[in-house]
Amino acid sequence: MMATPGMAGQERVLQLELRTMAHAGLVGFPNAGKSSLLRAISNARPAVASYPFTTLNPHVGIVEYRDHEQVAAAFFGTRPRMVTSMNVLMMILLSLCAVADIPGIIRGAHLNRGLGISFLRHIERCRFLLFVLDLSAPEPWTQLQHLFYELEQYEPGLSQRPQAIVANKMDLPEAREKLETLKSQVTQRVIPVSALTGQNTEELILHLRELYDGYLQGDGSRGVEPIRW
Ligand SMILES: Nc1nc2c(ncn2[C@@H]2O[C@H](COP(=O)(O)OP(=O)(O)OP(=O)(O)O)[C@@H](O)[C@H]2O)c(=O)[nH]1
Ligand SMILES: [Mg+2]
Repeated sequence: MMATPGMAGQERVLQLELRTMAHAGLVGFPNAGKSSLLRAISNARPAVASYPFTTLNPHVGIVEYRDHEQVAAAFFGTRPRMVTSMNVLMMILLSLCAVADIPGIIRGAHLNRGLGISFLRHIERCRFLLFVLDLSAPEPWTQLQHLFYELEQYEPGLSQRPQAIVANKMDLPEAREKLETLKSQVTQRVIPVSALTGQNTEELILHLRELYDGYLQGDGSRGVEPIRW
């Protein structure tokens, strides 16, 4: 064994910042129903309450897709005799889409109002965005303009990520009245849901899959590390 003379050590102070990474980010004003929605479509159980800023830290939920048909066709169609119990297990090919419930964004968030900067940082890490609007609010479409403004002020182009609008609280009569006006004001796909009753969450889950597949196949995943869960 050989020993060499030691050298002086190095000291460094590092400031580490944790940013939540997910495929999809739920972006909306406080009370829009983001946590309720995450509970409705995933295994996550964030707290839900009728006051703003219930969520102060992001929660990530996993939406699982079982691509039975696609994989079963590959096994049964080509080599029927090779169907062992191991293969049966592998047929349940899981696609996992991580969805982050991000604390509410308010006007002036880019100036750090309501701790906005720390919340916007999490949005920055999401590959696609679901803008959650409370359709029972007086003018939900103005909420959307405010959200876009805050995202753009924080990082130009952030509001242009692949996206959809989730029109929440459709179980309420005042929400139903506003759906058509919202659709006429925007070009994005609008998915009406009720996170409370679970109404039409299937459409949201399916569209999420389209966004997810687009991310895997398209520019969204090029040059950046794929997210694995
Ligand atoms: N009627 C109705 N109420 C809903 C629906 N979704 C959420 N709510 C209610 O709206 C309130 C806020 O819901 P949350 O899920 O906590 O909202 P949030 O967007 O996570 O709020 P923050 O964490 O404060 O940003 C709660 O009282 C929910 O029960 C819905 O689809 N219909
Ligand atoms: Mg919440």
